[in-house]
Amino acid sequence: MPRLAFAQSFWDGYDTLDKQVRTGVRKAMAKFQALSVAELNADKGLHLESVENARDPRMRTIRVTDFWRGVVLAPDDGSDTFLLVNVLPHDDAYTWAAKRLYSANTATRALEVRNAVALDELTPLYETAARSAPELLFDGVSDGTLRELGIDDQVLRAARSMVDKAQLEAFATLLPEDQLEVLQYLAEGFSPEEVYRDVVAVRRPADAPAEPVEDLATVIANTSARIRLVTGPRELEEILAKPFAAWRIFLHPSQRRVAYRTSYGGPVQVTGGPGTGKTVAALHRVKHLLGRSDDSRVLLTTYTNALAAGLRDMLGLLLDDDDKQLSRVDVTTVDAFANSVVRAATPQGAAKPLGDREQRQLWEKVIRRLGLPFTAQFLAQEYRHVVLGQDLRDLDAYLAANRRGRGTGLGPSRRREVWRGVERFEELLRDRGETTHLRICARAADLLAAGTAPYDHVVVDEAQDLHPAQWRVLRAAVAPGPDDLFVTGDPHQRIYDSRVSLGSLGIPTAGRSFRLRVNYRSTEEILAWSAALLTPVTVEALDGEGADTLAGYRSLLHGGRPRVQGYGSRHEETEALVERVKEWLAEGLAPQEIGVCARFNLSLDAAESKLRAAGIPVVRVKGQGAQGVEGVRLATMHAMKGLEFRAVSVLGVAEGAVPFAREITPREADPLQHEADLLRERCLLFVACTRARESLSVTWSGAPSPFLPEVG
Ligand SMILES: Nc1ncnc2c1ncn2[C@@H]1O[C@H](COP(=O)(O)OP(=O)(O)OP(=O)(O)O)[C@@H](O)[C@H]1O
Repeated sequence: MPRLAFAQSFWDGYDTLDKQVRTGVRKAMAKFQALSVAELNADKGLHLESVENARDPRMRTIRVTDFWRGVVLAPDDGSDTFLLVNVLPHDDAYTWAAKRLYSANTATRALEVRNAVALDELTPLYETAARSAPELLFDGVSDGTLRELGIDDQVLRAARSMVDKAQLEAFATLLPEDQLEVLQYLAEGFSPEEVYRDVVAVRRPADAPAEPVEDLATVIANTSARIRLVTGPRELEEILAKPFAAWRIFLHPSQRRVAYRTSYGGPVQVTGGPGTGKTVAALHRVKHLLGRSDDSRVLLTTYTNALAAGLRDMLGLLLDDDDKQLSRVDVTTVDAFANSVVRAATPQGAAKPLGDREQRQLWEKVIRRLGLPFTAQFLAQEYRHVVLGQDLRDLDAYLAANRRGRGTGLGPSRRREVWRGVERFEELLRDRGETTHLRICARAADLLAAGTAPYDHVVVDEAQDLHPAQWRVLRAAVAPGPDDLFVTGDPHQRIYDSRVSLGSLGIPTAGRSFRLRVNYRSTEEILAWSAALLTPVTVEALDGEGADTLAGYRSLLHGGRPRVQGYGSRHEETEALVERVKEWLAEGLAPQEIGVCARFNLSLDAAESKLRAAGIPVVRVKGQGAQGVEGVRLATMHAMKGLEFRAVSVLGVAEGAVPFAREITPREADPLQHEADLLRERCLLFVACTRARESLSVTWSGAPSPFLPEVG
């Protein structure tokens, strides 16, 4: 009996096929599992036939319905795996199939596909232009090196005609997948050795023979990043019946490498720009850890309750709703976990946490009562960054502390005054039966450290915004050792003012740091525009050691450029928003696939009433998610963290609002804090813009935000 496999190119369009076509696919595929090769060839209903003038002689079409055809790659070397690569309307299927050529990559040994016809047509045009170019994109890399990295004749010729990265991107959809990635890495300036390590070695099977002559079945088996082999009728039925989530099956080799490494000697750090699949990698790591033993317990944390709810759903999907495994994972936020630890230890009732605004008011009270020469903002920051950040418990510790990151010096007498304020602040909290989230964390870390660690593994998503007090909770939740912590985050998305040095918190990740570079969410156009927002600044690494960069960060998707536009008044801007949302709906987007965000809730109020007046359903996203409810999502930029939408409109990107003037410490008061505040606001805009998958619109009224690259 032949074997059956599905290529990612098939799944890309599967969810949009209508029911009748899907049923046709199911029936046709079932035949591949029931009939012999000879019977398949003879089957009248299936009508397996070759494609005239096909570049790849193995191309076949099959009948799915009267109007739809499947495109199948059939083995011609005696091997037995058939690969379904696409399902298209009749004529499109033939045109698509005729142009495609499948081949085994000589370096990675994986199956790749190219548009051979378009490459042949396009390359000579570029070659003509290249002859007069002063410099070519791959001048610095020899033919021999390119061949060692798997570049073959046709791709080499195309590569030699390219003058810049934009040209490489123009070829992107035509080139074979692994070879394209090699060229993209080289174009970003990575050395051939780095490219071999990051692109070739991670894919190439350990037991690959020296000579790359292998049958189609072997090559298909080598391509787990893009092809799914189906073993039996039940599996076939299952995968075709469920909505297909590609991230469950097709991991990028760099994701697979980090998620499924059998074991790590200690804490692991995975970084990567927005949409590079860090959350996906974290979920797969949880799956791997659960599969390694029958009784281990895992804590999976993220930043907000809404994100935790989303993670729980995704984990259910990934684990096929296996209740036994799911019962061994707690999915929550660090604050909620810390709260539960403290509550369990405080039967008389735990203190209630205060929000930022209430804390600020309390600091004002302390200043008034003690006549302290500081602002409430200064004391709140000093308390957060220095006292709680370094877990300072008494005056002596504070007097001896290194106030790294604070831009104003404080001599001993000033520090004594601050400490008086801290003591009074904590006293007031105690008297009122109140506390703060960070103080709850400090208490939870103490409690955990005094007992047996409750988890075998801790997996942390959205790690970039955690405060040292929160890291101490996580550190104490699992005993130090192999596979204790697996941490994913992006320091470019740091939107709360947290400064950490993971090593000094007992979470050393040196030698176990990995980076994801391929964005699966947004188009290259959205990515490039958003990344430019961060060009002027340097961002501190996730572990606090040195700087991080977005080098090599790229997308495989393409679309329209972001629309960036100013308006004369807020009224006009909101009117334009309504028109844009209507356009997106008319293009076929569901309301919940559209996100609208702004720096302030107040700006969203106006947008909400205008959208409602136009008859468009709207849902406000706050602490909790709103899964399953129909409506355009409205959220502040902060609440957009971790979410994604097919289309996003970022409103009110105006001077005074982004950055929000009130949130910026004056330069004279503290130059370092001033810079940190500006960076945080810049990253906030970056986070908001990188939530968009296909369409991004950025608007303002009055003067534009100084962060906007094209108009600022
Ligand atoms: N291997 C994959 N195949 C297909 N889709 C993927 C893959 N990995 C990630 N994705 C998709 O890309 C999008 C972004 O992934 P994810 O949320 O994991 O990224 P992230 O790095 O955590 O993003 P952010 O930092 O912006 O929150 C999601 O829609 C996810 O399903």
